[in-house]
Amino acid sequence: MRPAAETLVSQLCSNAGDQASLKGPEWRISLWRGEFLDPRTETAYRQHVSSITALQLRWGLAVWALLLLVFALPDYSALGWSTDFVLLLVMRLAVVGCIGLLYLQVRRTPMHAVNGVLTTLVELIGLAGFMLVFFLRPEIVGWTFVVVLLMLFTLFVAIPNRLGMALAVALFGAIITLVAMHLVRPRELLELLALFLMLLFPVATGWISAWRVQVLQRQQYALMTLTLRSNRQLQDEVEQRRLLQQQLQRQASTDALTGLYNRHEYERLFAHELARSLREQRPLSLAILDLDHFKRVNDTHGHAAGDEVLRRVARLCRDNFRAVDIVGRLGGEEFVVLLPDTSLAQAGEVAQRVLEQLRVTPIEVGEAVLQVTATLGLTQLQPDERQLDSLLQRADQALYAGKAAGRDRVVLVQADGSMQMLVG
Ligand SMILES: Nc1nc2c(ncn2[C@@H]2O[C@H](COP(=O)(O)OP(=O)(O)OP(=O)(O)O)[C@@H](O)[C@H]2O)c(=O)[nH]1
Repeated sequence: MRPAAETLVSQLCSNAGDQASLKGPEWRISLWRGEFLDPRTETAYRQHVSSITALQLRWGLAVWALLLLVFALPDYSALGWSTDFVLLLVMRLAVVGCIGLLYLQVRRTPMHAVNGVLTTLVELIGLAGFMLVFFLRPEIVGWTFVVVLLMLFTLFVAIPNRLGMALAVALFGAIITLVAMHLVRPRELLELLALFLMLLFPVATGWISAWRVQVLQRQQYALMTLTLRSNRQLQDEVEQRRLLQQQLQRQASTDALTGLYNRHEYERLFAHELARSLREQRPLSLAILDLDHFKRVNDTHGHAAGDEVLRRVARLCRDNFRAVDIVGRLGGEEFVVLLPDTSLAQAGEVAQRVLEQLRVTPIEVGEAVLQVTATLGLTQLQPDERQLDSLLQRADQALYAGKAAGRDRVVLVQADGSMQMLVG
């Protein structure tokens, strides 16, 4: 079955999966019409090819109309200005008129070209009208017969049409040609049979040629559609993988509860900033923020409420430290912040601003509205320091001093251990 089409498709298919899917019910093709058996697939295909088919049909119609008009000249030279000539001319003009109307319809609605009904109608009118030539110019019956043979073949090839309809029109043309020739001059049965076989020849070759083209075009369409579908699937998969990878990266680098950097990630970022600060001899400060009496929140409102407070404070830190500052969760209710290009005094101002923001931001947890405060210990990198551990230790000492002194404050600690308390 359709070996040429299948060979082409198997050449085009790069893997067995494609070939298998092309054999699905969606893509099955009628053996004699050369169209998809599935009406939805056929409609989609016709829509896909409607504009190019309409263009081809318009060209075909234009050539047909031109030939009809041009052949009026030999009519005139043979018949002169006679009733027979006028009759033939009227027939030619009527058919040209029908062709013109079809041309306009197809230009307005390209789907008429693939639908084929109007085309078939005009072809029937054209063929029937052409039979007049047999009666009015019996002296060239042989030539007229040859022209009919060409027309029958052309029905399939030159004018894109639906195969079933083209076959019906061609058979109709073959039969009325026989009838007309018999009426012009009665013929023996054998002669009629021979003429009929001759008429069937262009019908059969035209049908086979058009069928092969139709099947090939549809197979290619099926292949293209499958390729587009698998491309889309592939794109979706790539997008899903990208999102998954992003999610995994986020999970690997952030703290699940607060969304702040986890220890592994902030240590990596801190190391990078430390190296940059030493290389460029820029100031670098570090802060530890610890919520005050957080245990009470848990004890009074429950652990879930405590979690919510941690999330809100984390967001507040993200919003109120600068974009260049690196905020991480040190553990429990403690956060650590690295402030690049920032002296201790500047870091103190930023920290105070954050504390102030915390004071004026009530945190709603269920029915309760909580007022949370925090204590911050801050220190600055010294020119001879190569590790952040000593900074963390100093900031921690400052933090504990702040807690001991009454909490809700910023404590700055110098390298020599001297401290300065900033109370809001
Ligand atoms: N809800 C919640 N609580 C946590 C989490 N991590 C630590 N905690 C709690 O945080 C509380 C910390 O308590 P403490 O170390 O005594 O500190 P504090 O109550 O804030 O008191 P000060 O720091 O001295 O002001 C403990 O009750 C921990 O259980 C967490 O992820 N979620």
